[in-house]
Amino acid sequence: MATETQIDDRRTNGETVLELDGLVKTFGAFAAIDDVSMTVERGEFRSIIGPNGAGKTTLFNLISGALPVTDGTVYFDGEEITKLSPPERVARGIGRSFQISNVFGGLSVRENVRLAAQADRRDGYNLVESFFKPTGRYGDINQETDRILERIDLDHVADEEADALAYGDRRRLEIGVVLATDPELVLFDEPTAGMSVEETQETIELIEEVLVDQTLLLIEHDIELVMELSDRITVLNQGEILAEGTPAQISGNQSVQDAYLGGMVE
Ligand SMILES: Nc1ncnc2c1ncn2[C@@H]1O[C@H](COP(=O)(O)OP(=O)(O)OP(=O)(O)O)[C@@H](O)[C@H]1O
Repeated sequence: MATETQIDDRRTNGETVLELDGLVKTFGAFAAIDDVSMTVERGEFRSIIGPNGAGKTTLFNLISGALPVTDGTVYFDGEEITKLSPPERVARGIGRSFQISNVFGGLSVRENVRLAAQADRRDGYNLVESFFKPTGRYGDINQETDRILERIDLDHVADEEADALAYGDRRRLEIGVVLATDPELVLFDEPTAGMSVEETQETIELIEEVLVDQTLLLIEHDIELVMELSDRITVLNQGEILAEGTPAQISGNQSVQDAYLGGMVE
């Protein structure tokens, strides 16, 4: 269960950072997302849960711009972004999840963080271009890199190759690379897929801790962890929002219990 302390760690201030208004996404005659409206506060840790096929990944694709909406509006930071391309949304501060590893194994830990910090998010985080960028910001970037290395607790292995890192340190580096791109909102679509229970717990806790100033949207199947760490939870079912609220409200919601949790959470 989420404790007050865990919720208070995050700096939400009641300001809306993301607003979805009447979103619809159809594939042929099938509505994968069917009139979804929701708001997310700046700094919030929001989890999206629901059975397989509920529309969770589709919803993320509409937020990131990977898929065009059939109907409805997406607002970010108070501005409409419904028609913006994915790179334009990255430029606004919507970070991509790291389902596919974002780390270059042959480069050092420091080089990985530095590259991400150097890749101006206004370019849509283009790593290749960032290699060849004019380097007037080097002073800033070096400081920023050091700050992030300390934050993810990898300063002692900064010069080791990413490929040589232990499993947990590799996860830290991946999260550090996300942080280095300075996103405002980060979408994590099952970042722990394929991990053991312990690895899952460590990874989600680390995301929560390192990205404490960011707004997080997480799709995650480990319900206990979701209940423990989220500020709020949105439950999707058949493309619609079935319920939304704090972990306590969601675990106490009878229709969520019936449709999804099925007694998984008391
Ligand atoms: N490109 C597509 N074309 C047709 N149908 C699609 C497409 N993408 C998703 N769907 C359908 O939309 C529904 C929602 O899929 P989505 O992947 O968003 O669900 P999900 O909640 O993320 O599921 P899971 O937990 O299994 O990842 C599913 O029935 C899926 O088959």
